[in-house]
Amino acid sequence: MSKLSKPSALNDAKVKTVLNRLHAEADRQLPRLILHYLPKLPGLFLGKGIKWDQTKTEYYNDKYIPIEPDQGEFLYLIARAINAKTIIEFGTSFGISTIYLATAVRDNGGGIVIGTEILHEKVVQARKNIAEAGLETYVDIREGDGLKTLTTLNKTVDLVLIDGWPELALDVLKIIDPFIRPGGIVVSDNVNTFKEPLKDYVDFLQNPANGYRSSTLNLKDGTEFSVKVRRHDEN
Ligand SMILES: C[S@@+](CC[C@H](N)C(=O)[O-])C[C@H]1O[C@@H](n2cnc3c(N)ncnc32)[C@H](O)[C@@H]1O
Repeated sequence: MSKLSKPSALNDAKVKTVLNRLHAEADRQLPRLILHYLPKLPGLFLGKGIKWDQTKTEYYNDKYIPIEPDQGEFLYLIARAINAKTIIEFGTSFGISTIYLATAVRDNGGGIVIGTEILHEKVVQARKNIAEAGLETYVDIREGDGLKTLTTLNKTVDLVLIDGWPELALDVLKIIDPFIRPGGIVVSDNVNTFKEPLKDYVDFLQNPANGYRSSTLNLKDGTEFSVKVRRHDEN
């Protein structure tokens, strides 16, 4: 059964067809991913999360490791609720999350999803997938390291998805933070899975002194949902 066969907020057959294909391809990689993580699963079951080894990221070069459909629907609906026009995405991979976000931007009347992805092959494929969904007008994928590609932001940001390698999450957020408007939202994937490497990041968002109100939602394996409640330069 296709993942988006249940009623979906994305009222677009073309978009749903592409998403169904991409989610199915990602699901076919699951058995290999489970085998890869098998030795690390006890940590996950004990609530400690999985250790992240940033020297071994080549394993993920052909892996989708996408957000789940429920998270995609959630992102689409949030983006519609706050009328998001500018969305930043750290970690585009093959474009699954980008498609949910770009559909919302289009349905909001236009705007842009600025995605960033460090792997050239993924950027090429993501662009193809996004074009197949008919959404290329609403997407700017910046190829390269998000720590560099996102330094040229010059507009107010409504919504952010943080879904790249965990050890970079806080540095990337700090680049985007000055542009996030009050009422803007940051959604972050995998915060329970990668508890240790994301600790500083989650602590930052959950400390009200930093201008956010934030909570870990039981969506997939922990989705941090953070609302910016004031500008970064106010006390
Ligand atoms: C979990 S995947 C993203 C999945 C995607 N959001 C989706 O739902 O389909 C993380 C991606 O971040 C990319 N990435 C990791 N470090 C990065 C960096 N410094 N700059 C840009 N992309 C990066 C990886 O190559 C990988 O494709």
